[in-house]
Amino acid sequence: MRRFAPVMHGQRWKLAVSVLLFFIEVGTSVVTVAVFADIVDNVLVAGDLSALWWPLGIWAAVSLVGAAASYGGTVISGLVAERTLLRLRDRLYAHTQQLAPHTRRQFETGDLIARHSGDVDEIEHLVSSGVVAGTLAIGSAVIYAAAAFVTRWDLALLAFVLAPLLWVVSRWFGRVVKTAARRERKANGRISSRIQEGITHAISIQADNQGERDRRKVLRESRIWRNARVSELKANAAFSETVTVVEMLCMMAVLAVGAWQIARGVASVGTLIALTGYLGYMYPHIQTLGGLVVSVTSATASAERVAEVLDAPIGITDTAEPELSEAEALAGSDADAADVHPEADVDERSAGPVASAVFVHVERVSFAYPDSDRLVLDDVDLTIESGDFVALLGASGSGKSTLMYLMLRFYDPVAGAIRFNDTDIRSMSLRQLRAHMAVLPQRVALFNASIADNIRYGRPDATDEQVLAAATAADAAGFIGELPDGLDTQLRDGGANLSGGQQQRIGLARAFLRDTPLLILDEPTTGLDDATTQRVMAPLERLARSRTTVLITHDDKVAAVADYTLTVRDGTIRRR
Ligand SMILES: Nc1ncnc2c1ncn2[C@@H]1O[C@H](COP(=O)(O)OP(=O)(O)OP(=O)(O)O)[C@@H](O)[C@H]1O
Repeated sequence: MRRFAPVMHGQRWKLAVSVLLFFIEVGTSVVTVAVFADIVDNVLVAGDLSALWWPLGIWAAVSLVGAAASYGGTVISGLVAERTLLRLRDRLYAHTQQLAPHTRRQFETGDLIARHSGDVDEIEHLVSSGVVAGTLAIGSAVIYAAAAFVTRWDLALLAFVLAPLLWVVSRWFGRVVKTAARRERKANGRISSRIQEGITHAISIQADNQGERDRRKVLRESRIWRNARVSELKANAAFSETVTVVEMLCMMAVLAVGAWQIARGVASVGTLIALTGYLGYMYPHIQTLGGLVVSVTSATASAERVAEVLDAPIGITDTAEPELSEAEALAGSDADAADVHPEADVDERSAGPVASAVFVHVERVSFAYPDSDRLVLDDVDLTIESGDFVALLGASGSGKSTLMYLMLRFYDPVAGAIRFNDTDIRSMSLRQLRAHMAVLPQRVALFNASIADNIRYGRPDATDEQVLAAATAADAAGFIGELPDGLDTQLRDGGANLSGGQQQRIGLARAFLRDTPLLILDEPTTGLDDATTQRVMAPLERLARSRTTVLITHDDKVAAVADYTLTVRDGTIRRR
């Protein structure tokens, strides 16, 4: 709870108000029990009906106040919990998206999704149950205990004897549930991963006749999950029953001693009714408290998994937007702004000046990945002049993509510098640097949106005419026009309803529209047949010729369209 407290920044006074409202409700039920005891002694036992109306009126008024206070407390504490969750979800997603590529790969995709969904949901228990229900249960138990004590201290003491035992029992069950919850959360993450993997590779799994094995893999994880859930369920049920039995024993002891005292004439029926009433109100709170120890302990298993992601180091962030400490990051309230304007387009913000032409100077650059000592690039020195169309060739694993990562500043070199027009790219903000570049990757990232929105992805303010012009330039307008909804056709599942060549041409249209002075093409024709490659190459060349372009490829024929070739080998890059 201490760990996630910063996300509750600015919410504490609301929590205090909700707790106060709940206490008002507790106060009203104390009054109603006292009123009822009064009715028993002065109306029922004395047989005086005229004394009934005044207490009944108080009872009704107090109950209404209690109901209103309880409603207010529930709504306010619910709002606080949901807002806290909203902020946490936003922070977690922002952090995940900034993870350095090598750190990101430490988490399986499905597991990461599970941490963002189920695990974040569980943390709600820490906020709503942990803070509000915890304070309320302790406070209410104390108030009812005090009322019981004032009513009849000797009988009340009898009822309190077993309270410490309940605490010990709940701690023990808490530990059992936490172990099970950890297993359950991990299994849940692995199930998500297996399912994500299975759905993504469904065709290969079926084609390789591995359907049964794949299904058994998911089933194995599901069984681990089920066993953990059953352990949790058994522990929770055993805890609840233990508490009920202990409470019953206390109540029976109080009733027996109370009946004996009434028979001896030292206590009234009304007093015993009031006392059992207070105890009847108090025990559920003690039970809740014990249950909270168990459920909050179980929620910490999820909290640990979320904290693990938040603790993972992020990649390079903007110098203009310095990295926030986690407390600051969690405390920020921009998630609330996003809540109000979910479509608020941050890309509209100015990236700073963007040069109309770029020459690249890679100056004695050496680089090793953070989790490795091996230099992937070793003292590389090269210049790509403005307007050059360069092919970057090299064996698989030689370091071509690594050079692209360095230009995009996913990493910084361990030695040397990369300059755009003599400016060290480290002195530019990431937003400004990346505004100079368009990247066409091997597999174009297509989103579940219309074709038009996919084309304008890198430039959300582009008009329909500009989108159409870009589609035409990329030789995509023809096939788009044949689709029933044209540019408004919705792409589903990463563009699965388009062929590889069509996807690539949408990527090209996106690059045309972005119209940046530097273009990086990462094996844009991989997986395409000769005819389709030709179809893609023509618009690609048009795009490449009007700016500085680096074309990463394995294919000599594709490389031949470039002005010249750079070859990456053994950590060095040579012009050919
Ligand atoms: N996160 C990482 N940590 C450690 N080493 C890495 C990491 N990513 C890549 N490498 C290593 O760096 C080297 C260069 O990788 P890179 O992806 O740049 O090669 P590439 O030339 O683009 O290969 P391909 O043509 O197959 O895409 C490889 O030997 C690879 O194993």
